Amino acid sequence: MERVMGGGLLPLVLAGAVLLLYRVLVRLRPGAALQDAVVVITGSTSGLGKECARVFHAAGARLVLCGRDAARLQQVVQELTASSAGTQKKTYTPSTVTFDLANTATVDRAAEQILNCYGQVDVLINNAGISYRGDILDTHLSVHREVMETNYFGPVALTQALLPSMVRRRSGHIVVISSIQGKIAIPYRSAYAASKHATQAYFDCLRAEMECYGIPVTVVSPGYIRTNLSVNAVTGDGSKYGVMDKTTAMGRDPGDVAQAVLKAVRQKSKDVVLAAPLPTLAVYLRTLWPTLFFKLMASRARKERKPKEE
Ligand SMILES: NC(=O)C1=CN([C@@H]2O[C@H](COP(=O)(O)OP(=O)(O)OC[C@H]3O[C@@H](n4cnc5c(N)ncnc54)[C@H](OP(=O)(O)O)[C@@H]3O)[C@@H](O)[C@H]2O)C=CC1
Ligand SMILES: CCCCCCCCCCCCCCCC(=O)OCC(=O)COP(=O)(O)O
Repeated sequence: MERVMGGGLLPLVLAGAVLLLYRVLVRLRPGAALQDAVVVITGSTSGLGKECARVFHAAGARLVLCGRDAARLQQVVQELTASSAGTQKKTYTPSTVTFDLANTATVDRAAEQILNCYGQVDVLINNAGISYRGDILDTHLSVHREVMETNYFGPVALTQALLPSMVRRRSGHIVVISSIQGKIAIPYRSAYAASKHATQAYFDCLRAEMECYGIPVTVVSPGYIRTNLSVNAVTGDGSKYGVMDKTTAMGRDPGDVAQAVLKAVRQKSKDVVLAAPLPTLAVYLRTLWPTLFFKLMASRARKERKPKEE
């Protein structure tokens, strides 16, 4: 035993202790201050985006809320303003910018409007997104394009429009809400998983390229969250899915996930997985034992296959 400790085990134990200490220190380091920070949130009319608006507003950020529906954005502004009435903390009435992320031609104009709100952006949270349900054999190419426009090209266009001002100031922070499906692909989610894999890759490249300017990039990959994502999902023929899936209904509370996003922003985390143990393990399985992962996904596809109408 002594020989083992002296020879091979001791360096391993020491390495483990150093790693543990590093993780504890990372957790304990003071986070970035968000009081007065200009935080832009896309998709802030519902679900996770609305909850992010709540927690960043409560943290004293100057918000620019983005969405497609001006009236619903104003509703969120009113709710936030009412929620902070009488509190000690200095909070700001959020600004709003209305645009459709899937129409990338309008994104440059929207970015100008965003910059005009406070003259700078400190944190951009690319949250807006849509999901998809469908069999590849029955899915129109236009549906793949629609999901890619919203989940990938929209955030890329907005990020690229806002980056030059961050680079000039050598300051800013880019966040994207991806999904665990940006790391593993599951059957009947082709368009969604593809858009989130593309998102992961683009923002990983961006992180590397922005390091020299001191601009952190955070990719957040949640598992199921209790929002209207499945209800709003698009199907293979372009119609709305319209069903609250059990997995979504039993998902994590969006307020808790928003708190985790706030923490990731404060700590300038690079890549955060916010999923249950099984999907998190599946990410490792995909890398370490892909043949088993592919077998499990094929079996899942067989079980979930819808019988064809003759
Ligand atoms: N819920 C979940 O299980 C999970 C969600 N995510 C991700 O979280 C993010 C937020 O989704 P979630 O809150 O769950 O779902 P919701 O459907 O509740 O919210 C989606 C938001 O995105 C907005 N949006 C959709 N399309 C566009 C568009 N073309 N232009 C502008 N805004 C648009 C919606 O606006 P409008 O109200 O106008 O439709 C809405 O505000 C998404 O990126 C999603 O992929 C990741 C993992 C799990
Ligand atoms: C070492 C043992 C590992 C065992 C792994 C077993 C394989 C388990 C597969 C798990 C698949 C989980 C899928 C999770 C999907 C998810 O949480 O997606 C989040 C979303 O983005 C939700 O979008 P959706 O539209 O699909 O509701």
